Amino acid sequence: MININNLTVEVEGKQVLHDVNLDIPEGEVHLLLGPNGSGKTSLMMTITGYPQYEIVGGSISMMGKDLAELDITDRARLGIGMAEQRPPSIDGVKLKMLLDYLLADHPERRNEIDSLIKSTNMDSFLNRNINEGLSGGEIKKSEILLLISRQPLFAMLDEPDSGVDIDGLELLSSMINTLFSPMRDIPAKRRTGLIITHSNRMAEYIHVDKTHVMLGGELICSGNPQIIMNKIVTSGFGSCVECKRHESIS
Ligand SMILES: Nc1ncnc2c1ncn2[C@@H]1O[C@H](COP(=O)(O)OP(=O)(O)OP(=O)(O)O)[C@@H](O)[C@H]1O
Repeated sequence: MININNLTVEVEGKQVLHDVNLDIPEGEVHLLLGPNGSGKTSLMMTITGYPQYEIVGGSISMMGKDLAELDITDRARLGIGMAEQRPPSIDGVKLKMLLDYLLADHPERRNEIDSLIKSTNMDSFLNRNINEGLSGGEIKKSEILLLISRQPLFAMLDEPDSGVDIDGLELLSSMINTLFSPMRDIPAKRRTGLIITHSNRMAEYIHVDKTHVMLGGELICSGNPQIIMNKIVTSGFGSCVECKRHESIS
């Protein structure tokens, strides 16, 4: 579904990604870990198509289509969706307006979205400006609700668990599982996705196929989610550097 080859990216003249290679097959959900400032958000912003993230080497393709040929709007039309870490509030744009817009061509999704709004206690947000005055956890719920309404083929979540309390995490995880559950039109397939997180709690609630670790703008490790997370929890990201060195020696 997503193929990233030798990707190098600059923002404001600074190289933030170096020679990144990453494949996410259709129907798989991958986690992206890494210390603060390592380039995780930059990777998602580049895939989404924010123009300040300039591809200076390599390529990204989705379903065989080179994303360099598409601007941010065309990438959204192709099926790329992202729940941002800190989405902006938009004066005059209500959550209800966005949902109505997204569901206009998909009336069959309306019942599911209405019951999700009720079960997640989001009724009171509907007539407020998007993200304005919402708590950290409420913003995350609103972002994921919009993604579920849109149903992108490839969904990226940037730290969906940050600022979410323990009870809220269970609710949010059930929303994320709804997002990635088998697709209505192709029931055998899960939605494809990439999730940035700093905690091991996500993988407890959501089935993850593979984990990647980013350090200094490079993807330095990929593999079994549980093994990688255990290693980081016990020995920190330094263990990933050691692991990479060892692998390149052997
Ligand atoms: N628009 C920008 N202008 C200047 N520097 C930027 C910009 N976007 C990202 N950077 C820099 O790129 C580096 C990587 O940032 P990025 O947000 O991708 O890291 P991250 O791994 O997502 O961090 P965190 O875990 O803290 O969210 C940082 O040094 C950041 O300051």
